[in-house]
Amino acid sequence: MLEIKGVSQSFGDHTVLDDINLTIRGGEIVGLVAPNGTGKTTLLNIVMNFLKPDEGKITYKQKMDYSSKRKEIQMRRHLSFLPEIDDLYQELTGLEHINYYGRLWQQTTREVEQIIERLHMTHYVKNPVKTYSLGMRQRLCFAMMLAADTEVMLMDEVMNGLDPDNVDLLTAELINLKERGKIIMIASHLLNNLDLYSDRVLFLKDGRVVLESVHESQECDSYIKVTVPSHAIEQLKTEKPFPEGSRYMSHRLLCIPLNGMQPDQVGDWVSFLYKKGYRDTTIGEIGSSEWYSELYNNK
Ligand SMILES: Nc1ncnc2c1ncn2[C@@H]1O[C@H](COP(=O)(O)OP(=O)(O)OP(=O)(O)O)[C@@H](O)[C@H]1O
Repeated sequence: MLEIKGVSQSFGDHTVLDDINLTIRGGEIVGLVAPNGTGKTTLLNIVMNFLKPDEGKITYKQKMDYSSKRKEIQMRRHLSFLPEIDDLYQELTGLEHINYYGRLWQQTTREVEQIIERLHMTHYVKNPVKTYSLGMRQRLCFAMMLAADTEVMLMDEVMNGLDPDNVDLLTAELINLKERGKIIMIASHLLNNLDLYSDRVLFLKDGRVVLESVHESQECDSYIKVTVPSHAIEQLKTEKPFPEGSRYMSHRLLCIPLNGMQPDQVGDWVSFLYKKGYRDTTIGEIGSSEWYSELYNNK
């Protein structure tokens, strides 16, 4: 269990993080979402102890923290951060990088060959990094993290520069890591992708977590979702009152909760909306991109 307890951080008079509290259990992926410059990287840097927070602390398995050099060394065995593309060594090969990370954390390079195959890197991994494209470098960074195989993994923009096939490839790897019990935090702007593997997505604003959207399948709320212009909402409501828990979101999305609805009632709603000319009905949870528009657009 990784715990972030009362973490606050300011730069000058700019409060970037304000009393952040978060507990993440094994087998959980937590997504961090916010516009540029809102504190996602700062939080990940504090979890790694690259930055000492003004207030608060990080603990792992309740007994490990960064309170002394000795404890920090112990803690570092369990945490790793997705390497940055800019930190790769141009003259070294991908294989040398992956082997280095494997040895550093696991004292072995046993799994390296499988990682290279799974990430489709065989044809380039023995060439120097200076010959790699952006997507090839990004896959290398991810492969290094897989070789480190730590219990806690932190990633900032893990899908950076990847084409759709490689996004799918890394998405499957992340789900696999989750099934193996890893604790994972990911800051990302690829919101639909984040919803595919995150158990929870946290939205930061003014230094605080303003929304936690839960994706664990049994607990999440599903809605009938349809785009309706604001001038038509009151008329619709008069004709068919919206059930409790309905939301009209900032980007004209009407969300009617399915909670407790019988199948024919769902059908009635869809056909009512269809007859009124609203034909883009979908059923599902409110996704991260929809929450993003609600929380940040024009606000
Ligand atoms: N060392 C620093 N000194 C001064 N200000 C900093 C420092 N590090 C970060 N900041 C400021 O803190 C704020 C949050 O930065 P951070 O990098 O955490 O944002 P982010 O949410 O990760 O952004 P992005 O989506 O662009 O990666 C920004 O306003 C940034 O300028």
